[in-house]
Amino acid sequence: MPSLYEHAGGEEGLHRLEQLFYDSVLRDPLLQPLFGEGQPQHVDHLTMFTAESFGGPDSFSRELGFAHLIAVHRGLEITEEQRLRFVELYVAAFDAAGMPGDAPFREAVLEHVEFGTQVAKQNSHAQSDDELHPLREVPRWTWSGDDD
Ligand code: HEM
Repeated sequence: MPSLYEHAGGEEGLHRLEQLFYDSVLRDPLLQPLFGEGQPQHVDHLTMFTAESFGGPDSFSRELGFAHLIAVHRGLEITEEQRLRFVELYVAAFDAAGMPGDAPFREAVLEHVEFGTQVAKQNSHAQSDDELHPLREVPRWTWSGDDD
């Protein structure tokens, strides 16, 4: 069975997905204020993160590092409403990008973004390092396909 990375269409598939997702975030009245006019590197960085977490190349950890990811979310004070909208738009982007619709893949993707948004939300409210989520590296996500 392929990794999540391969199943999602590798680098090309994930970049297409993240571009559609980021475009929808910047159009969203609840999320856009957090992102402003957008960052030119955001889609590339999000693609690198997702690729690594899905079992692809580890360029996010090598070139950016997890500490950078913690730093960019600190102070954002993400609300639960914003977190849920982020999840909703992310799932919608999988449909828009024509990603595979099989249940094991979609379940893994949903768990991944649920977890990731909880981590980002907690870190966005941390007043001290003690209040950060304990995660310190890009999680390597597995799915039922890895067992076959
Ligand atoms: C699965 C969860 C998440 C992941 C993997 C993720 C990943 C990232 C990445 C890779 C960046 C780019 C950092 C850079 O500039 O190098 C970033 C920035 C940012 N994220 Fe997240 N994030 C997540 C959740 C969230 C949530 C829930 C929000 C708000 C609702 C959020 C808001 C932002 C903002 C405002 C920035 C900085 C501006 C920008 O780069 O456009 N993130 N995030």
